[in-house]
Amino acid sequence: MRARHPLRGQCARSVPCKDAQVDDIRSRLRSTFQWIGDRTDAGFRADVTGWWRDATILGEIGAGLAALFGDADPTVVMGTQSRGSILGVLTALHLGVGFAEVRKEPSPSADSDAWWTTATAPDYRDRHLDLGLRRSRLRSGDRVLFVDDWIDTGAQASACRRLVDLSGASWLGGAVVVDGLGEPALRRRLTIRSLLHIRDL
Ligand SMILES: O=P(O)(O)OC[C@H]1O[C@H](OP(=O)(O)OP(=O)(O)O)[C@H](O)[C@@H]1O
Repeated sequence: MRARHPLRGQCARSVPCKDAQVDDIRSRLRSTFQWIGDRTDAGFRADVTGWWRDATILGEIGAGLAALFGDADPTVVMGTQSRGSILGVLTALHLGVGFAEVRKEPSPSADSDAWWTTATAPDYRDRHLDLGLRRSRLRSGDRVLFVDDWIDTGAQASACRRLVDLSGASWLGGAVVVDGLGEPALRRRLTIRSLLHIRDL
């Protein structure tokens, strides 16, 4: 078993996160979330900044996301900038593993700066983003847990899976806070598990 990380939260891997703790995290996530604007407005959007302002959520969200894949034993957590990086680092800290950062529109600085890159299908804002990961951040034997705050079209998560496939590492699945996927097939294909469904908000 991997050595216990000194900064792990209460729900360390060796002490599985209890259902009651996950229920408490879910309740806090709901109460600190807000929708901005009117549902009929073009500017209607989700505001998750209340999550970052809640010290209890910051302390426990990594454990809650890790608990979704409690039996998977990841060797690394992957996330996209920016919110996927915040949550990914918190999850990695809990698990006692490292974090592989996926950048949007990466710009390698030299020939020696080798990246895996792929373009997304249209995402929730209809963007085709280039996503990139420094090749040295994943090894072929890695077992990768993807983490994000939200999944909508699944375009960014699907692109991240392609980056994992390019590296030769293994994709375990995606632990997300909110599942807003419209396509159930994608949930199965990417092995997406969530703390909340969009209808909970
Ligand atoms: O399922 P999809 O349609 O691909 O969309 C989901 C992604 O979009 C959001 O990130 P965004 O690009 O808005 O960046 P942010 O994390 O900086 O808010 C969210 O954090 C996911 O990463």
